[in-house]
Amino acid sequence: MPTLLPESAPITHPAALSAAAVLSAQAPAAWPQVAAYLDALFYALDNGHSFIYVSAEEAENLQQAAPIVGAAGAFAPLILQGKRLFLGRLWQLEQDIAADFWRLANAPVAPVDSAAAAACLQAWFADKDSQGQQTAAALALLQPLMLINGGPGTGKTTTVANLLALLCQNSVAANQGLPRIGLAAPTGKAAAHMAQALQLALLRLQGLPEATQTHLQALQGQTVHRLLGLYPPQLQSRFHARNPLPLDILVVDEASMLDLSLLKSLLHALRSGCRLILLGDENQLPAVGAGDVLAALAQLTRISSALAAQLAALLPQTRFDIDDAAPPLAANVATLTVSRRFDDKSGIGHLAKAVVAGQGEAALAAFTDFSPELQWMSPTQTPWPLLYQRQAAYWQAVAQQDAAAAFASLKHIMVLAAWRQDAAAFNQGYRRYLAQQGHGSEGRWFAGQVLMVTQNDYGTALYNGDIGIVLPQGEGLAAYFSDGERCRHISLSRLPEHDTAFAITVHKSQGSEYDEVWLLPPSGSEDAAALFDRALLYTAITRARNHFVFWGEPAQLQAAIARNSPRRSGLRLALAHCAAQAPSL
Ligand SMILES: Nc1ncnc2c1ncn2[C@@H]1O[C@H](COP(=O)(O)OP(=O)(O)OP(=O)(O)O)[C@@H](O)[C@H]1O
Repeated sequence: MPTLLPESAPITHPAALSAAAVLSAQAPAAWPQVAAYLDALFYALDNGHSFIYVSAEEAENLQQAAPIVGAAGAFAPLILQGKRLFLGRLWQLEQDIAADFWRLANAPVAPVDSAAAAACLQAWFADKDSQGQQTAAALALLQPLMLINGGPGTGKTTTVANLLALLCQNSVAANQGLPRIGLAAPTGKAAAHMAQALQLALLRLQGLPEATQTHLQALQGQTVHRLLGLYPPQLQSRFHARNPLPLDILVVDEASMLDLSLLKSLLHALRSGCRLILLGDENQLPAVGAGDVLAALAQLTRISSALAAQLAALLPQTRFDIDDAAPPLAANVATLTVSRRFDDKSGIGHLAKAVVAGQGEAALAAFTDFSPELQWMSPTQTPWPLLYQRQAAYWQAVAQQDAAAAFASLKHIMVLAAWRQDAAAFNQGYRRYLAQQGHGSEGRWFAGQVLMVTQNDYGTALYNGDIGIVLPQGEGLAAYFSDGERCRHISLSRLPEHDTAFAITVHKSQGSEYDEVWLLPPSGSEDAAALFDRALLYTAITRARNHFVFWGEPAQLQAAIARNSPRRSGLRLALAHCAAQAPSL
């Protein structure tokens, strides 16, 4: 129930209500000065922000609100830093993350055999379009922390495959054996996708010693949770500063999906000297939880004169602009811009670019210029018959009880919804239509039903986001799951929480790609529409390989492009603080 506090609006957020009860009792004198901000702070946190802005006058008043409000570095429930007001816990999280990034970035790395590395860099990134990848790999060879940032198909995985091969060669040549390498991603799907793409990229490398190829081909992807041994109910990491991960190199894909808590656990578990390579696309949706780690790290690459001298030995033909006063970690990022998937003739590429640039008119024009690759579907149009027709191969595989073929056909088309309730409504409607076509007119499950697991279940080794297909098994039905290579089935009674998933949310689609994507904008309240923004739209569009259909009005598309609300994060500030504290590092 809302609590009415003196001279402030009622507090409605459940966490703010609990905090209010404690703070008002423990610091009654200071409480009236902060009461008005608590709700805003917790609602901001729900939207992924680490702090709220206050005016200069408010900041002055809040400075008098000790012990509830403290300055940066104080141990207080709220931290005021200039005009930024943080929940103390969030402020500390970002400080810890910045300190760990700084520690990892400044650890010494094994020297590189420049001549051997230069020869590989030249041979493996031979064409003009690979120059950005080549620079990224060279920077990652010389530095222990690297973010390789770029849109779909820009070669992040290819760059990492070549880089890992180079690091292996370098380590073997220095008589240090093959390095211990970990591959992880926030979701199981993304981790499996990275491992597969990496294996393909490695196969293209000519002349790699067999031992190195075998070592790298054996790498498997896993979730960050599993890597850290974070199991419920405590979710305490098995690996941490005193028991670090036994790794020399860690690659983390889809880094945009890491929230602050998970990132902190991950960084804490890395010993100084372990190389960390983050892969991600800064334009994609940030994590579901608080934070936007890629926005904090992604920036223009800037190289000091000392680093440029080292680079010259690896890339003698390349000239770099030198900046000895660059912001922290500006040399630890490379942004790849040449997409091999979406070239100049690609409508999806044009549309994605227009969305990122906030160009609504150009986005609409792309639908005309690149039809039928890009298509509108009127929201009044009934989609079921068309979807059913598009899924013909899928339903044929289901009829033949061929699980592998059914999983392969699922990649042909996927319906994405901005919000979960829209996905649920779509699934219900499609289910009714399927019943008319003779699929599952009764019962909870039916052959061909697509499922998405919505909970981690360690007993069945099924994880939030895993996709299953219900198929006949013996006399009844079972749920099949694929790890990309093999299919396994489990009985329906053992299934953890799940939803029907002919349509899924854009959030859940991260890390996956489909030949054709249909996007449903939010159908409900203005609040829902307000959260349909540029990052969500971009993420949905770039899940499509060949065909994108917007099942809504042009005005909805334009409104989403105009909505760009980056998350407020103190991570850059915290990094600047680390750099200022240790200028000589
Ligand atoms: N330097 C290169 N030379 C030849 N082909 C390349 C090169 N870089 C990338 N490619 C090809 O482009 C495609 C996309 O590359 P890759 O998978 O490395 O990109 P990505 O950025 O990791 O994509 P995603 O974000 O979708 O995972 C692949 O088919 C890959 O073989």
